[in-house]
Amino acid sequence: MITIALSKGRIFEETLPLLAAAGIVPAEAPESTRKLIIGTNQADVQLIIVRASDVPTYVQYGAADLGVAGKDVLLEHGGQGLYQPLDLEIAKCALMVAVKNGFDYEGAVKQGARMRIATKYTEQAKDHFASKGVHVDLIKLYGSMELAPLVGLADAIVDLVSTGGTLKANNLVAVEHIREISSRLVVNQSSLKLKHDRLQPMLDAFATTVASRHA
Ligand SMILES: Nc1ncnc2c1ncn2[C@@H]1O[C@H](COP(=O)(O)OP(=O)(O)OP(=O)(O)O)[C@@H](O)[C@H]1O
Ligand SMILES: O=P(O)(O)OC[C@H]1O[C@H](OP(=O)(O)OP(=O)(O)O)[C@H](O)[C@@H]1O
Repeated sequence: MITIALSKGRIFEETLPLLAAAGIVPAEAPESTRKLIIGTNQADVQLIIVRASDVPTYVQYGAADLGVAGKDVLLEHGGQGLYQPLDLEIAKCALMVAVKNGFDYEGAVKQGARMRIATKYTEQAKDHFASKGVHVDLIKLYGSMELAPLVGLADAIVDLVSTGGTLKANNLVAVEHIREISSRLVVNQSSLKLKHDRLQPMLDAFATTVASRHA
């Protein structure tokens, strides 16, 4: 059996065409079932539906052979035990620092005062501000980061930005770009060796599809 870990929503939707290119069609959509294990048209391939930030953990421990995870999630996880053979170039966005409109970010950073940063991405935020030599107090959140500067929980947030619509709707502005983010294929290192004959053609089909999008 080959087990593929995916999260509901954009990762599942954007992975569907890649699975199709490898001849894999899910039997059900995760949005229309409470099942967490979903069969496919291939008797020996199943999907498991997990939280986006849990995908690397399932693959690391071999509970899934492969999965799809955002670079943001992989950098927080650390990537131990995972091969990351392919950037799937899906779920594209950017990790940014944002503040309330009118907040003097450059001034706050220059003063060398401690800043309070709210984020789900504490590892990346820590590295980013350490590389700038800025002292920060990190406040870990699990979602709706945009709220934090509005209610005085933090001076700034580190969050994902795509269209910029969420920042705009909450009167926030992006002040620094940390990195571009897209989702990667992650593969359990033992699976790649033990199930090579079944996995390699799948990986090749994914790679060919991604490359064909540049043509
Ligand atoms: N607005 C966006 N546009 C494009 N890609 C995004 C956007 N937001 C997040 N992503 C990417 O998609 C991945 C999955 O996001 P999703 O919203 O499904 O999960 P999540 O809610 O961030 O995670 P969890 O459920 O573990 O808290 C993220 O890890 C990121 O790489
Ligand atoms: O720039 P935008 O296009 O507005 O996208 C940015 C938003 O997208 C992500 O949230 P998401 O939609 O995944 O919601 P969730 O994290 O609460 O699931 C991110 O955390 C931002 O809030």
